[in-house]
Amino acid sequence: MVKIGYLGPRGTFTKLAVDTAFNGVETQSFTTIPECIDAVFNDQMDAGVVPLENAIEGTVQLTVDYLVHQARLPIIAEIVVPIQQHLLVSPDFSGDLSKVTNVYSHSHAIAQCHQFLHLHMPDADMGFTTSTGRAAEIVSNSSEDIAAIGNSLAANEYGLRIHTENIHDYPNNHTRFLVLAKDKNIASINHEAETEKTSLLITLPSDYAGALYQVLAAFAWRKMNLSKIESRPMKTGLGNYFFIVDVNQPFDDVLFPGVKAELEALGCNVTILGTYPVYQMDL
Ligand SMILES: O=C(O)C(=O)C[C@]1(C(=O)O)C=C[C@@H](O)C=C1
Repeated sequence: MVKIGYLGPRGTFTKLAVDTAFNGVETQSFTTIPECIDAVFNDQMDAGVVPLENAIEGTVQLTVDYLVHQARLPIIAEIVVPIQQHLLVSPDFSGDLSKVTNVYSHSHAIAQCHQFLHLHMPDADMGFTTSTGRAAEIVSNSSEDIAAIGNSLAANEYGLRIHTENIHDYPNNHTRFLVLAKDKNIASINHEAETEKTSLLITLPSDYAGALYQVLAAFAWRKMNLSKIESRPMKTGLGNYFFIVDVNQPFDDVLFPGVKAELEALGCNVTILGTYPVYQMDL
């Protein structure tokens, strides 16, 4: 059976994404994003699922950085999942929110609920955990007046009560998850793909006027539609960046080799991180 690693433990959004996307696979949880990616890199797992970007809080930088700097694995699919953040408490908790001394969650989940926390729990201390599932686990093991931010799966898995539903600050909340695997055909997703994308990693030769403009022009005159461009530090010194560019079309034998050759002629380095289907899930 195909083995899929995910950011765990039980009750994370990543597990929800895995359960929605795959049937008949063996799953294994990993405590951190790097551990999950390493498990695929070292062939312990056939594929790994990790969060990449949230509609409210943006990119999960640990995922991008680890993938680029530590363990280059092909992206074989993207899964987009609706995200509903709830405030979870122990079933014994009574009283109002002002009694809660600490709120635990993944930094991305806390960031999606800043306004709620600011308005309703200004005095509570925040505890950052490796995932929302881990936060729910901490609350389930404690007799203190503490809370977690997480989903309804976590409430079920850890026997918690949903104190307040939908505490994320903006509606239409979604997270993009990446499926990483060495073999593109390792696991099939039982849904219709919405679209196909290609992600490129581009480094510029040096800082000169119009460098990024020239890079973007190579896509523009070929009428290739970009859905995202993100810059991250190269970690080699201030001012050195790489770019991740998502193109809204699958890899082909004409346009992409053309872009690559044009960018390389400018002195850029171009790596294809993956060309993959995008699946939009309803929970
Ligand atoms: O902690 C989880 O439940 C995760 O799956 C991680 C994660 C993230 O890193 O963005 C995934 C989705 C939500 O946006 C919040 C947290």
